[in-house]
Amino acid sequence: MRTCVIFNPTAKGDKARRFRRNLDRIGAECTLKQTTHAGAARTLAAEAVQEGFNIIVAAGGDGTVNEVLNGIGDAPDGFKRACLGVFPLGTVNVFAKELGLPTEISQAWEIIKAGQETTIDLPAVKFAGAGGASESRYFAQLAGAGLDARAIELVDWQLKKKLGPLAYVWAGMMALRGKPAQITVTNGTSSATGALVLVGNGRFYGGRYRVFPEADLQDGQLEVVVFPRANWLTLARCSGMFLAGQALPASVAKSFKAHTLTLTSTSPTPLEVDGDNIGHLPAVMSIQRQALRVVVPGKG
Ligand SMILES: Nc1ncnc2c1ncn2[C@@H]1O[C@H](COP(=O)(O)OP(=O)(O)OP(=O)(O)O)[C@@H](O)[C@H]1O
Repeated sequence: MRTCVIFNPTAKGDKARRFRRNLDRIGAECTLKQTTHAGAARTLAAEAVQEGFNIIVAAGGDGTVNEVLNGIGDAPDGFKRACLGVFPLGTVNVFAKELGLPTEISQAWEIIKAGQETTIDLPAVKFAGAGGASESRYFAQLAGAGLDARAIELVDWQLKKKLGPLAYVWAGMMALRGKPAQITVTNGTSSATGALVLVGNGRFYGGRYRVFPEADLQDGQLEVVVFPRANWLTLARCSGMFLAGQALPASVAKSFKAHTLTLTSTSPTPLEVDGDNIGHLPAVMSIQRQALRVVVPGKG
């Protein structure tokens, strides 16, 4: 196996600092490429596939995972030729939690070296990018439109360094002060309208919140949760239920599954994937069943 680790030196977690101390050791056992700017991980990952590496590891947070995933997809037959690995060094690391990966550096490295892999579903979204041109993006774990994407726009990077995940709670409170979006979502048979739409490939969102308790990374389906009203009281009530892994009552949110999903809005509405804003609605999401190879912990 030829492994290339793509490292985001600006990832905010403490783990990124510790990872830096281990760079020499890890660099001696694989090829290490460091990002120099936002978006660089995508180019480096595409190059690594072309250079013949067959495990491409995202060392960073969920934003870096998303860039590396899209870089693999940019290379011809990238998803057949290369397997995605994750070194969780970010603030929240939702995708790593979903895969059951440890955050401890040497344990994570042992898993990558063992190279045990599985295939999971691969979601993608077509949306209105900068300047309104149509763009598409793969995502690993989740997507959101409306309130959560607005909160991500409002996250203060200095505060995120100091407070970690709590910075998102603060940003969420700020986002709730704005005029709610009216997003309509349909999978062709079920539809719903709300101020906040969350879409999951896996179960977790924002950490260990099980927003999609029925999600299965290998079932070829996206999970959709639509909140008609997203106010502070509703979200506080829901967070307890998410932590307990309970399904939300229909009075609070409408949930359904989808192979393809269309999202439209009556006003300019931001869209995020894997925790980073990418553009605006309208958007169309789809999913390819078990099309993504990922490194996972071995059984037992
Ligand atoms: N060298 C770099 N300089 C500036 N920005 C970078 C660099 N490398 C990556 N980035 C950007 O940093 C952003 C955040 O990275 P990432 O998600 O990996 O870490 P994080 O924000 O600490 O983690 P989390 O997503 O878990 O909160 C990504 O959107 C990426 O584009």
